[in-house]
Amino acid sequence: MADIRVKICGLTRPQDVDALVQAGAAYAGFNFFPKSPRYVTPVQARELALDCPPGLAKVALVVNPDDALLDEITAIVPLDFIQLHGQETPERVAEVRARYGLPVIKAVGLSSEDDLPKIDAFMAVADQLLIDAKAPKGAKLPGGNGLPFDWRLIAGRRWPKPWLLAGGLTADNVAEAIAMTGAVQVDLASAVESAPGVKDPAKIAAFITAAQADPVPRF
Ligand SMILES: O=C(O)c1ccccc1N[C@@H]1O[C@H](COP(=O)(O)O)[C@@H](O)[C@H]1O
Repeated sequence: MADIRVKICGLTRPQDVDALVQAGAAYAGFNFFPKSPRYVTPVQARELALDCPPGLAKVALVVNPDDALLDEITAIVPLDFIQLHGQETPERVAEVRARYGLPVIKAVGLSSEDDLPKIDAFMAVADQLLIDAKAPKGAKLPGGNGLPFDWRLIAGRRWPKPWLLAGGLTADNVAEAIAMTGAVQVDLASAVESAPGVKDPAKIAAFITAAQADPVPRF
């Protein structure tokens, strides 16, 4: 079994936590972006986070949050990471890390080579990066759209900090995505749902099995 760490994002119900634990996920993501079908309030997230056992890291996904929102979340939700998934600057990433004393995962959206310098800019200040597909113009959500990017953009690249691969990952494509990019951590939201915002335990288990399957040797 390959040592691939899986983050499942957008949990909304207690049974979602159970499904992650059963399947062996490494991170559980709670989505605080109000326009998302996966949105939870801080009170809901607190209940879910309290159910997470040690070894399942709890991540707050926020989009361009102000301090008031982060104060509200961090006051009641026990967290291991803050995931910034908007247009935050490197300075804002550093500020959030310092103010809340939590490691920050910064999402960077890619659609072409022109986006690659952003990775280095954030690598200097974030604890981890989440390399995702850039949301198409006019998309309602800045992430969670189930769209992959061209993995060849990052094939063969190595960075000095941990990072997660995201964007349109499914049980059918995750092995190829890992083989092409060298990712050891993967993140997804939409492909493990039976409807937007409703996680499916069978899909979660199938995804994690596929992500952690030993790679087929290429001759
Ligand atoms: O999932 C959402 O609703 C969402 C909303 C706003 C910002 C980010 C969001 N999701 C993040 O995007 C990745 C990739 O999603 P998908 O697998 O392509 O659907 C997801 O894991 C979240 O980290």
